[in-house]
Amino acid sequence: MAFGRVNPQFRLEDQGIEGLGNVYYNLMEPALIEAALKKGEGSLGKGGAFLVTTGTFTGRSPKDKHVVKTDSVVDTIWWENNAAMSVEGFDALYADMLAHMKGRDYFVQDLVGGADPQLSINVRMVTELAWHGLFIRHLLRRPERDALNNFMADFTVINCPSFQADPQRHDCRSQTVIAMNFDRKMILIGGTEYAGENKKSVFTLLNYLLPEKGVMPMHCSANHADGNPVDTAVFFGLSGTGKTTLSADPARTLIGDDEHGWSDRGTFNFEGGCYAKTINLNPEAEPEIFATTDKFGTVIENMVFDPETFELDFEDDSLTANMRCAYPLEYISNASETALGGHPKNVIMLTCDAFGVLPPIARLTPAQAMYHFLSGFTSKVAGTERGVTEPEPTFSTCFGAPFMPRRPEVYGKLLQDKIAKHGATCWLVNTGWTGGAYGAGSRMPIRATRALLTAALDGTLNDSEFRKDENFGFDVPVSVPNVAEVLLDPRRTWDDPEAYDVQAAKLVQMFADNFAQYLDYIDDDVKAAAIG
Ligand SMILES: Nc1ncnc2c1ncn2[C@@H]1O[C@H](COP(=O)(O)OP(=O)(O)O)[C@@H](O)[C@H]1O
Ligand SMILES: C=C(OP(=O)(O)O)C(=O)O
Ligand SMILES: [Mn+2]
Repeated sequence: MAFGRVNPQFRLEDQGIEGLGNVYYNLMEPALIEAALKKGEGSLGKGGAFLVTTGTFTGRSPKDKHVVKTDSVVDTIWWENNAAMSVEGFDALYADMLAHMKGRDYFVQDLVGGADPQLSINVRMVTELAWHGLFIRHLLRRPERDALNNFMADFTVINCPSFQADPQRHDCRSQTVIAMNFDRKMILIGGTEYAGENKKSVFTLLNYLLPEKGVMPMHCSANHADGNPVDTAVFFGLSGTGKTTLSADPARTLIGDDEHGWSDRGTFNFEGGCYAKTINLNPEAEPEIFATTDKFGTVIENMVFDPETFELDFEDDSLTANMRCAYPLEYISNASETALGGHPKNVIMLTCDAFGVLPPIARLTPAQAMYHFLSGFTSKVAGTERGVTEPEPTFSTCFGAPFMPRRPEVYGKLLQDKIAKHGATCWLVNTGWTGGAYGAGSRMPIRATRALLTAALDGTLNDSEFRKDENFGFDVPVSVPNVAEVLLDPRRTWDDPEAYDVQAAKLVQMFADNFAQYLDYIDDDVKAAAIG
């Protein structure tokens, strides 16, 4: 049986997907919650939030993500970074998944990726879990109801957590699989309930498609000055560096928290919702995000709560440190209605340095910005990827290597040209450790990071006095309003400044070793900005 609203010319049967149990097309939030409750997928929390746990997988599985090696992409995919799957493996996977799906109920959401209608793609999400339907409905962009009657998908994603892949037969690594096929215009996900795979697979897709249109796809959040989209800022950063936290700024309009494009017309969000970390979420430091946690339909993933009062425990990370909430953009009080911004006036690169070496803010020349963009230094924080239990230094190019199907220079060149053309000012912001490395020092106070960003974005920081950093060559401000001066010079925050020098020298060497791989691909000015 089919329920809900769908283009009568574009049912699952029209795509060759047949023999399912009930199919629920484009249910809205209340109906999705009702279905999820009936299926015992979770429980209703305060204010009508929906509480779920995801079992074994509470973070992404980047090593299980595959691109199918078809002729059309064989020369354009960066295979060193993207695990290949054979065409035969994919065909077997698809056939087996369809067989597994027979007789089971599925939820279909017809959605859009990209707030700029000239650059958007239509995505059909087919999910086994009703709450995954709710999640992706929050995260992607929801078409007008009437537009659903003639919706056609550019890409289809099938997410079937109860399906277990067979590495031999399906040419994959484990029972968990994310397989992207650009010829079949399909993504298959199996063996994981972590909701983040849904949104990040659409992101990966756009990261492949948009460069061909001259658009720079970015793993970044974005906001603009209230009433003034010309004053747009983007915040690049790998998971855990503060994209979501810092873009939700009471003084600025939120465009989006994770994935954006930069076209000739400016910036646009790929998504229509946010996915925030809730560990130690504090109503004073992050009031807008905190306020979403008891709103109707907000998906609360892997949080411990009191079974009687449904009070959430923001400190209890016993299920995972990567506990999350997912909500539509409009749940943030000062979110943009269009999800569009101007050309970024400021480009911020967030890093979470667990060595406690990098200063809390530095101004970068365009060449230094390119150097840091290609380097993508940060520390992976606990939980977002399987197996990461404490901060682990990493170089994740473009601040999002797991989501980049093409070679880093493709994205680097696009960004370099756009920064030059629009004269953006670039900054490196360390939201990681101060007063020592992880274990000795402490995480940078959110208050301080926000004050630094305020000064950078309102232009006052540009006029202040800078020192040139001996180790990294960038400009570091000497004093900033509302920030303790000592914080600006990490060496002074360490009990033992000589230990700082040792750690800094090690980090410089790590940068140099990592960057060797890009030397053949970059301009001389970027080479001149290289560290070490
Ligand atoms: N100085 C800081 N800046 C930003 N986030 C911080 C800072 N100190 C601690 N945090 C915490 O770090 C986490 C940042 O995560 P998030 O904003 O979700 O990152 P991303 O969106 O880049 O994955 C949040 O849990 C936030 O509360
Ligand atoms: C959803 C994710 O993104 P982020 O942590 O960057 O918000 C993720 O990495 O799983
Ligand atoms: Mn985020």
